[in-house]
Amino acid sequence: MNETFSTPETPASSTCNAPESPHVSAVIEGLCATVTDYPKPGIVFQDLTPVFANGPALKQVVDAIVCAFAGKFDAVAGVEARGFLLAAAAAYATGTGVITIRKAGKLPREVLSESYSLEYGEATLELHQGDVPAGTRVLILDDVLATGGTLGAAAALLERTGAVVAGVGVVLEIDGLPGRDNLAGHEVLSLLHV
Ligand SMILES: O=P(O)(O)OC[C@H]1O[C@H](OP(=O)(O)OP(=O)(O)O)[C@H](O)[C@@H]1O
Ligand SMILES: Nc1ncnc2[nH]cnc12
Repeated sequence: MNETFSTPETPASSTCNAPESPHVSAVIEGLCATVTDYPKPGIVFQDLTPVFANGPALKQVVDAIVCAFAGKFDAVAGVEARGFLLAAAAAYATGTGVITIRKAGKLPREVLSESYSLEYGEATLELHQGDVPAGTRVLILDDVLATGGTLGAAAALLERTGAVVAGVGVVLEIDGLPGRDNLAGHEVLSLLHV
């Protein structure tokens, strides 16, 4: 296996076993800002930027996700743009690297592409071809799971490279949408359901 993705250091078990006080879901709920009719009428936008801006909250969120998947991944993938924040923090915390999954047209070398629909539009995600060694166990991170279009496309891209999707971690999941259906067969962790 490529050295880039070898031997992750998962957090110390003492960190993983630490009691959460207050519970991470309550921390997220207390900081998340809800904006109605953004970016389109009818959408209730879950703005997690206050969670990212709060040091203890960000640490608690990242620790909760990496502890849940401890020992199960060799690399972390972040989905542009908000997923990058979580992926970089999780990779740093565990000594792994970040796989960059970007919106169309942003990666300079040969790419694999997947188009998808999300709650308020359509988009295409891309991944550099040949950068992820076959068999690499990848934990995919993003802030929000809504319809699952985005994370489903990210998982499909990684699988097309021969990577194994070790799991999907999000800060917040919107219930009543088909997010889980689009991620069937994958372990999904959501720290807060709304
Ligand atoms: O489950 P879905 O319906 O696919 O929606 C979830 C996606 O939507 C948001 O990203 P967005 O495309 O708005 O991009 P951004 O992070 O660049 O704002 C969010 O960060 C997820 O990636
Ligand atoms: N309602 C929502 N809030 C924040 N991000 C989203 N991505 C897709 N739907 C979303």
